[in-house]
Formats: sequence, structure tokens, C-alpha cells
Amino acid sequence: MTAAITALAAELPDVHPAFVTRDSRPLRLITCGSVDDGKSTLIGRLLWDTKAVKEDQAATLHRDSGKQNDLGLPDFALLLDGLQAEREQGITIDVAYRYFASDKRSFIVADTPGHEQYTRNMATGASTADLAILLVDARTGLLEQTRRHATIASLMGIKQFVLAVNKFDLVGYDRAVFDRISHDFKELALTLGVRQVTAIPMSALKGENVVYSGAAVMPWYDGPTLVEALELATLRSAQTTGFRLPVQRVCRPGESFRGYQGTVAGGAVKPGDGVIILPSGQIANVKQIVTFDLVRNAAVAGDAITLVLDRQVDVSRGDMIVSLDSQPQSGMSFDAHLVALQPDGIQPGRRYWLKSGSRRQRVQVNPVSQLDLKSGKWNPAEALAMNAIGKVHLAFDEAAIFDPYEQNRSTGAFILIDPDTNNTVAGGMVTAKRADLGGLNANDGRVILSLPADLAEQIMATELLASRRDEVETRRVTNAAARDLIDGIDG
Ligand SMILES: Nc1nc2c(ncn2[C@@H]2O[C@H](COP(=O)(O)OP(=O)(O)OP(=O)(O)O)[C@@H](O)[C@H]2O)c(=O)[nH]1
Repeated sequence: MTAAITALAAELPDVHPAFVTRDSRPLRLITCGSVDDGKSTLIGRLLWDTKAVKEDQAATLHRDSGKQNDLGLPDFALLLDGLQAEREQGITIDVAYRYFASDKRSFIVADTPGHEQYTRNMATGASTADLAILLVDARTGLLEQTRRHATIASLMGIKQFVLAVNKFDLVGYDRAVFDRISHDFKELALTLGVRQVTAIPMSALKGENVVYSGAAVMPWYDGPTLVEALELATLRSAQTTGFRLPVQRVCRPGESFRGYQGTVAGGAVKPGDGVIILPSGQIANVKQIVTFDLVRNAAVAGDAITLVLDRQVDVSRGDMIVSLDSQPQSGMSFDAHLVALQPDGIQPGRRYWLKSGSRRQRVQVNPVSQLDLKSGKWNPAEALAMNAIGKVHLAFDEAAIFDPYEQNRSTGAFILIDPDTNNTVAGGMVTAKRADLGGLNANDGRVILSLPADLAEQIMATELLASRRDEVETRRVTNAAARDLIDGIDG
């Protein structure tokens, strides 16, 4: 991902002058649709009609698509071809960002390959989206896929939808078709608790109701064009957690300098702020904030920084540096929503690698219920099939650190990786810490005591446990996890 994003970010200033001169935050979008609904054509059309396409790109496009289109227009989907090359290089996270702007606002659209729509962007691009554009083909209307995408988008915290009823030229611009599909969609949105819904009939191919009005062919439609709807959308409110810095790298260029690098995943920080390093629990103050070319007096979510602390502490990749007065939750077990992404689904009790930010740890996953997309009900389930949306319990060997996804889309999101195949098997969002006994876990009938090693030795030596050694297993954990255990018992 980093490579793709860095490459795209490097292009940024050339894309559209409006983007760099505006000071308001751009609106972030994701597009969802089934294969062939016209997603590539729509994004291409948006880039083309807002003039985000550079001249040399435009010339190539006209040349390459000259024979393919009887409207005498380029094949807009080709604009996104560059992405294919990035994907073929096996870049881990298949999200690329496209930038465009209207007269009133700038936009960033997360572009992901069709069938893997939600695979990884859940933990990356889409998790920052303000709005989702759901595409449907006017000829087919809502499909199960549309329901799934809408559900996932709402679980991901997106509260504004635009339903793009595309290919309207193929249904004779029939108003009744639009009324039916938009009615169905509004009903679906209501069941998801999404109130801001705009449905728009359009032809991405012909550019009707995308950037320019389609009034000539759809005089009965008096709503906004897609871009007008996007201009009216609101930015997602700021995240509510304190400062979060998942440490990606410890930088030690010389004896005298030690900095902790990463992208701020929540809140803000300034020199002098008190921070705590998790999971170790060490405390320090921020001495300096450095970005690639300057020393800064503050940093906020999204900034890539190097943090220098005022004392020697032990920090490694995967740790999180957070504000002292607003900490994430640390615990051995959490509740989460999961979307299963591989044919094997999620089987009860299976163990995976869980990756969240720069952290990777072992986890056991137990499904609890599955969402029935038609009724919107959660039915009890012990396993999740591919594409199912479920509620699960996560049980860790060592303390995990999360914010609820509602509060922080970055430190509350994760992916699960199959340790045998290295495939991403699920994307998930943490809903809450489980009220468990901190470090006490039951596994295969055995009790696992997770304690710092020396404490574990002492406890195992006690008369009570010495006689039951084969029933109790101890695992060495960090001090923070042990503290959790004690909190759990006290509470
Ligand atoms: N008539 C008509 N055809 C369209 C419209 N939008 C897209 N198409 C055509 O539908 C086909 C699929 O469009 P794409 O943009 O490639 O669809 P996609 O959803 O991106 O498909 P994948 O890239 O496979 O996920 C192409 O042949 C497009 O030219 C439209 O508004 N009207």
C-alpha cells in the first residue's frame, strides 16, 4: 500500500490546482458495485468531466480507446488502467486514491478492484470515507451484493449514501424504474439506520447527471447531479479518541537521536504532552515532533511523523504511543464485527494472525451470530461462510490494544490472516472489550493464566496449583496484560 499511496501522493500537485489551493478537507468517497455496474466508467467520467485528467493522459486515452466507443468518447474505464499494473506488482493493499475537484469542493475517491471490493480497504481506504456511492445497474436494480455493500459501509461507520442508478440510457430513461429502485434502496437504508440517502438516475457512459445535468433526457428528475450531491455532503465528524501513534519504525541514525515513526492514527500531539507506551506501560513526555523536512509544534491524525521522547524508553515496532489522559482499551478478549472473505469462511475456534496497524498477534476467533441480509436480523451462528457478516469473540494470547471502531476507525479496525496460506481471510471492526477475567482464558478445557513469568512461577509453586499442573498452563505476558488481569479480578 505504502508504495502505491506514496506514488500517487507524489503525483498530487499535478492533478488539479484546486486541490492544493483549498484549505478545507476534501470529501472522501468509496464506490461500491457489482462487476460491470460501471464503476470504472463512473470514476473515469468524474475525473474527465471535472478536468482532473492531465492533457497527456487525455491524448493517450483518445488514442487507445478510439475504436471502442461508438459515441466518439474515450473509454473512461481505461483511465484506471494504471491501477492494474500496481495490483499486478502484488502490492498488499489494493486501494488507490483518485483526486478530483469541482468549483466548490475537492474529493478523494478510494478505488478498489471489483470482486475484492471490501477485502482490505475496510482497514485502509474505506475506513476513512465520508460517503459511499453505491452503484446499481438500472436494468437489474438492487442485488444481494448491493445489500451487502450497503451493510458493510454502514458498519464501517459511513452514514451518507448516494445510490447511483447507472445505465439509465438502457432503460429508456423510464421514471418508473427510478422510482422503484430508489424506493427499495431507501427502505434498505432505513433498516441500516442511514438517513442521508440521495438516489440519482444517471448514465456514466454518456455523462448524464454525473457532472453535467441530464435534464435533456430526464426532465422528470429534479434532484442534484452526482457532483452536486457530493458537494452537499458533510464531512465525517472528527474521531473522538486521544493521540494514537502506532509505531512503524524505530529510527536510530546516531547515538544521540532516537525517534519513533508512524502515521498519527487519532487525536493530536504537541511537545510537552504526556504519553504512555503500550503495551509496556512506560510513561514519557514528547520532546520533539519531526516530519520529513521540519520540526513541528503539533501533529494531527493523518500526519506521518517521527516522535522524540524526553527519556530513554523501550519501544519497538507494533507498540502504540498514546496520550496519557485518553488511552485505548487493553485486554485479552474483544467483541468484533467481521466480514469473511475466503471460501473457507471462519470456523469456530480457529487461530489466525490479527493485523491492526503495524501490530500483528495471534488470536482465536469464535463466531457468535451472522447477519441475515434480507431481514436485517442477527441469527446465532457458530461459523461464518464466505462473504457473511458476523459478530465474533476474539481471544488473544497476549493483551491486545484497540479503540472501539466507532471512536477510531484506524485503531479499531483489523484484518485476519491465515497463518498457513498468508491469505487475508476477514476484515473486522472492534465493537467493545469483553468483560472477561483479563488474563484468564479457557482453552481446550485447560485454564490459561497469562502473567509475567516471575509471577507465574510463584503462583504455580503454590500448594493449590502445584497439584493441578496439567490443568493450568501459564503464559508469559507483558506487565500491561497482567495489570489487566488484576483489574479484572478487582472489578
Ligand atoms: N449503456 C451504458 N453502458 C455503460 C454505462 N456505464 C458503464 N457502461 C458499460 O458497462 C460495462 C462495464 O463498465 P465498467 O466501468 O468496466 O464496469 P465496472 O463496474 O468497473 O466493472 P469491473 O471493472 O469489472 O468491476 C462497459 O462496457 C461500459 O462501457 C452507462 O451508463 N450506460
